[in-house]
Amino acid sequence: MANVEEVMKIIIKCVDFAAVKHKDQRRKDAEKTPYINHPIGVAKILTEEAGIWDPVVIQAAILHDTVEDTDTSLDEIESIFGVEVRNVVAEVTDDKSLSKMQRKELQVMNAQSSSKEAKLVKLADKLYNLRDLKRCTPEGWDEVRVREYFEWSGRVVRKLRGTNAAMEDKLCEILGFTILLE
Ligand SMILES: Nc1nc2c(ncn2[C@@H]2O[C@H](COP(=O)(O)OP(=O)(O)O)[C@@H](OP(=O)(O)OP(=O)(O)O)[C@H]2O)c(=O)[nH]1
Repeated sequence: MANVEEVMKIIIKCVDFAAVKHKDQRRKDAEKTPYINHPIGVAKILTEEAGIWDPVVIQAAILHDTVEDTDTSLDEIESIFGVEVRNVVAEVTDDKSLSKMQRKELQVMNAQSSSKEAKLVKLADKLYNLRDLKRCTPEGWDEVRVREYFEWSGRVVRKLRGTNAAMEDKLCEILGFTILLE
């Protein structure tokens, strides 16, 4: 991608697209935070904390839940944002026709062989969600569900090691383990 203007334009287009797609969705916290805060926050972790400036990664982060959680198709993503963004979004999209257990296991199984771009989005997504879980417990979640989310995230994050030290260090701190020693 050539210049600042083009990058700015496509990133704003992405935020606008995701905001429209997620407009009726809320997070599961008691405050019912607008869902769009999550993909924007994931992109912010990548730029501010992980030092990632690849426009494809940032676009995929902003769009990462549009196919999984809204009526967006991968073809729609490709037609507007290109095939590279489509491919990363596809990699981070769970198949909602599968059971929750199958989806969770597939994330663990597929993490290591993902592209570098998808690994970056996955790390930032987990970091955001784990911080959110520490901030407040989603409505209807008990202690067991929170603990299981932490344990499962740990299994995914271990498979993503060697991708980005800054995010991995912060994830280790939250998860309470040292990735390199395990
Ligand atoms: N911590 C937290 N999570 C919330 C909140 N609101 C929505 N979520 C979403 O809930 C998902 C985690 O809940 P689970 O019970 O594990 O999964 P499920 O939604 O598929 O049933 C994450 O989805 P995901 O983006 O698909 O990520 P992933 O965990 O499947 O990778 C997360 O983004 C909230 O207030 N706090």
